[in-house]
Amino acid sequence: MGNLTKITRPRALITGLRGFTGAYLASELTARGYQVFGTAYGNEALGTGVYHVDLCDREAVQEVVDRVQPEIVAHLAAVAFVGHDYPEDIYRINIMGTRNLLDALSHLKNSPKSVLVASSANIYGNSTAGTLSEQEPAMPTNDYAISKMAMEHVARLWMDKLPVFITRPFNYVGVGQAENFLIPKIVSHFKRRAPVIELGNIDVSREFSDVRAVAYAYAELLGLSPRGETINICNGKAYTLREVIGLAESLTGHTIDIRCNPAFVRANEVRTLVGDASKLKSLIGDLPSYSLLDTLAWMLDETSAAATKKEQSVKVVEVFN
Ligand SMILES: C[C@H]1O[C@H](OP(=O)(O)OP(=O)(O)OC[C@H]2O[C@@H](n3cnc4c(=O)[nH]c(N)nc43)[C@H](O)[C@@H]2O)[C@@H](O)[C@@H](O)C1=O
Repeated sequence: MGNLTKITRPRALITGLRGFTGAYLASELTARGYQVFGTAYGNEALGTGVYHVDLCDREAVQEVVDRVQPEIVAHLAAVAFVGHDYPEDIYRINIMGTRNLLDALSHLKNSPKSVLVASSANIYGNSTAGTLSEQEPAMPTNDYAISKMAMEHVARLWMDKLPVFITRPFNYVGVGQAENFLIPKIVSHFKRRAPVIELGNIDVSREFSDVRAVAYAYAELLGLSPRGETINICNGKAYTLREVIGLAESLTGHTIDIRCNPAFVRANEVRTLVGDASKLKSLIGDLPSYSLLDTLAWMLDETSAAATKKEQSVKVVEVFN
């Protein structure tokens, strides 16, 4: 055998790799030739190339960033549930966690080429504009949205040092999302053919992208590195909660009785969220198209769900060998 040249693949760091979106993005980036590393927290399973890190621990964050030396970074780790009971977690993790990460990245000798910071469309709040473009002023109505708004401002402080861009995803769903979110809760009720579902605010509407389309968009944007930009991640088609239930009924042939449980009712509700995807399309073209019916069918189908989970059991690779 002649001399073997070791081929090194570009390294990607995903914070929140074991979260809902992390695994899908890891697959997209692996398919594009990246070695994927990530951070996880709490009870999340570790694995090769996954580091157990509290993003609020500045030194630990610096250590991981120094070890991985990423070329691209997707910052997904966050408290993502709007109804989370502990506001101090929301502010600490979403703001200080982001600050620690960006600060650590800014100390690298070789700066990353692209840094995605995931914010949220929830920051638009109850804007009176119908379809929301990035120009719409933020009107946050809850701690989660305020934390993400503040996080965006923090991220902008690093834009002269790092190629940071901000994404504002509207709601998106898929296999693996926790059951405290609306759609997985509905899906689990239909799977067990529950006669009744207790919901909170019923007169709301949301658009629901498929997590696989969002992961694709993130991977494309990371490749593009639109430094300094803020980009909606959305598809522009809103559904009322009753329409979502109607779709689940049509897919399963099961009907369900909707009841309101005050325990799930949120104060300061964001009533409607539907986004303008023009900027996203102008940057990366069309996303893979999944209708909400497709996504619900995928989530309702246990066989394919199990297969996807297996496929997703992250192809993260070890670099330190
Ligand atoms: C863009 C934004 O998107 C998501 O935030 P969310 O919209 O709060 O998502 P959700 O699935 O918790 O609620 C959807 C809607 O459904 C209403 N709703 C009624 N009854 C129940 C109910 O029983 N459970 C839940 N969870 N919601 C209910 C609830 O009040 C809300 O109006 C996150 O990914 C977030 O990280 C993010 O960034």
